Amino acid sequence: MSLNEPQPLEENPHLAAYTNYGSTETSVTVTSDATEGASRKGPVLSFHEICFTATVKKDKKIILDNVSGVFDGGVNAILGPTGSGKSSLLDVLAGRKDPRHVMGTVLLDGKAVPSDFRLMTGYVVQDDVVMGTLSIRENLAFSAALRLPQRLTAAEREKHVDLVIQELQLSKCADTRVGTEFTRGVSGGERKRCNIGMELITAPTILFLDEPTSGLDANTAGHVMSLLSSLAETGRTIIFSIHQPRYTIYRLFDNLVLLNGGRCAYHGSSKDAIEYFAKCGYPIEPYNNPADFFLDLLMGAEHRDPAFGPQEEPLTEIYDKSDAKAQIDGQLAVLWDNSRAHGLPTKSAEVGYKTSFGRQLGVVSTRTVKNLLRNPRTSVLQLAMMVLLGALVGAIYWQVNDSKSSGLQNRVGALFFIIMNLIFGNLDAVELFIKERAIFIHENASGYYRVSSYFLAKVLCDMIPRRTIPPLIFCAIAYYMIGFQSDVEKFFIFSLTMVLVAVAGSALAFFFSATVQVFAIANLLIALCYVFMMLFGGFVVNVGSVLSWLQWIKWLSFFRYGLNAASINELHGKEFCDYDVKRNISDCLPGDAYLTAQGIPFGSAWDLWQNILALASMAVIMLVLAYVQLRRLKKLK
Ligand SMILES: Nc1ncnc2c1ncn2[C@@H]1O[C@H](COP(=O)(O)OP(=O)(O)OP(=O)(O)O)[C@@H](O)[C@H]1O
Repeated sequence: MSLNEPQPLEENPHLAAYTNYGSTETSVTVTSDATEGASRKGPVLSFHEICFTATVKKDKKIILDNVSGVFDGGVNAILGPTGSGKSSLLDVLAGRKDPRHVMGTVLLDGKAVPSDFRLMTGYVVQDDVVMGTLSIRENLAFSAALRLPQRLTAAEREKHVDLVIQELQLSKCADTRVGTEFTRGVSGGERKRCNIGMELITAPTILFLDEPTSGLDANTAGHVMSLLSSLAETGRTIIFSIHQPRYTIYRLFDNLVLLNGGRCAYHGSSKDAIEYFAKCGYPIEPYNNPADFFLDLLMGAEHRDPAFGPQEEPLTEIYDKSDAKAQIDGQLAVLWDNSRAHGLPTKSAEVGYKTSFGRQLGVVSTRTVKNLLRNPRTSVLQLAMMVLLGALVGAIYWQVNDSKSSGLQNRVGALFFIIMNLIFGNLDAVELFIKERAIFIHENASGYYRVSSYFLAKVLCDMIPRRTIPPLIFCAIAYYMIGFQSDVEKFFIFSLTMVLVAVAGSALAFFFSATVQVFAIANLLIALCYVFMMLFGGFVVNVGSVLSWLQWIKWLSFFRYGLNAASINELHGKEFCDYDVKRNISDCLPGDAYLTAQGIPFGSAWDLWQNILALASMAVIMLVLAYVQLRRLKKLK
């Protein structure tokens, strides 16, 4: 196996693609890199004594045990039975594992990897992380808009996208939507190539792929692998984990790491592997697929050649003493010495995000709005439900009268019912961050955008069309059908209160959405919170009569603040009277008496506005907490 001479980072022609990205020649550099770089070899990635542990029930489990090797330009495969540590090794090399659990060193061209290595390389995850409502071109344009330097013009970015489409042979389906669970889109192979394209946009010279053929039929898997092989010929180092490739795929491999139980059982040229195992006493029988043979061997299913006597040592230990290992160790030593000469472990300067907060906010918002418009079922249904409920509550409480016997009760009942609808009607806000969690984690870890821009884009694009406008329509319908006080100022205060109730309820749902991974659990927790808030809202039970040590819950109740503000707005200064015709007298109950009985202060304007302020503050606090939770999400595995 030939090994490129290690070069300083800044002199390495492959990495010029990263460092020159912002220059005026960028597109030229990338174009030539992608299409004319057939004579180039990708950078060398070496890994030295890698150990990776995970904590399982307080015990440390060793997942990778002292694995070393060298991957250079070409197709590098990590092969092994299930659970052997393939994905773990790939993640360690790609800088996607929590460094606290990793020991050992990874070097790039014989130098410490830059601190932003993760953002400079491409990483294609096993599951789909493209947006199903967008076309392939739109998905690639999203990646280009966020991951290419901001100073590139729209035309230059488009050129990048076109190049990637051509390179991945996606021209025919470039304008077809990828497809969601509801709508059929492009084929599995095209979808996988779109995922690869999202990473190729930045012209990375190292591309990591976790099981790129999983879920694809044999033919499509073959196409994807030939594509990777041709990418390797244009000066890229392709590294991937793979489970059980067929022969047509195996023969594309240049370099192989065979893992078993977290240890290396072979590392070297894939062409030499058959001979290596034959020398160890395991000749492959004619017509067998080498990949199947190696896996059977690692699982202990292959029979040893009797001429070599019984097997005494595991394959991993045989490899440790082999010439193949000695050869790799020699290469590793050169790279290690080189890194020492350059002063290990100095890190290169941070690369950081390629685009500003504003650009990220705009691009993510545009995608979110497109998503909403192209998948309008939920938003249209929500709007229809709000109109229907508004009409229903209006019909039930139709033109309430001012009598003592029903006027007061109906008004308070209607207010409670409206608040309940607005809070429970926004329960679906809980899916905001759960639904796209995998995409968010991948995109954030790959340097597409800051957490803050994603959060703000999602919240704004959800809050305005879904949590503000439908409640306003609901309020307008219900207010006039019920016949609340016909006064513009009172209608304004009522609407403001109700919109804030809906926003605060949604903000709490966003918090759970950012905190809990499982939709059903998040749903349960949020429903529990809403029920408690409802109990302490002041309608179901007189809060003053509740056990004193439980009364603090009232301070957390959106229901209470909403109901207090709306009750003061509607009842303060109003009288509810029953007229006794026989005795010609009126029996009246002032609205203020009800407010006093409920312990709702109403004497000054502040008594009303403090409730509105409390609702707004709680919404802001919940949003801040949701943002903190999103930041705390584990981006590394
Ligand atoms: N964070 C973790 N916590 C606990 N166990 C882990 C963790 N990461 C990996 N493992 C365990 O380590 C072993 C190797 O996992 P890994 O995903 O790397 O294997 P793999 O070879 O890629 O398997 P597969 O082909 O099934 O995807 C498995 O037994 C897995 O359960």
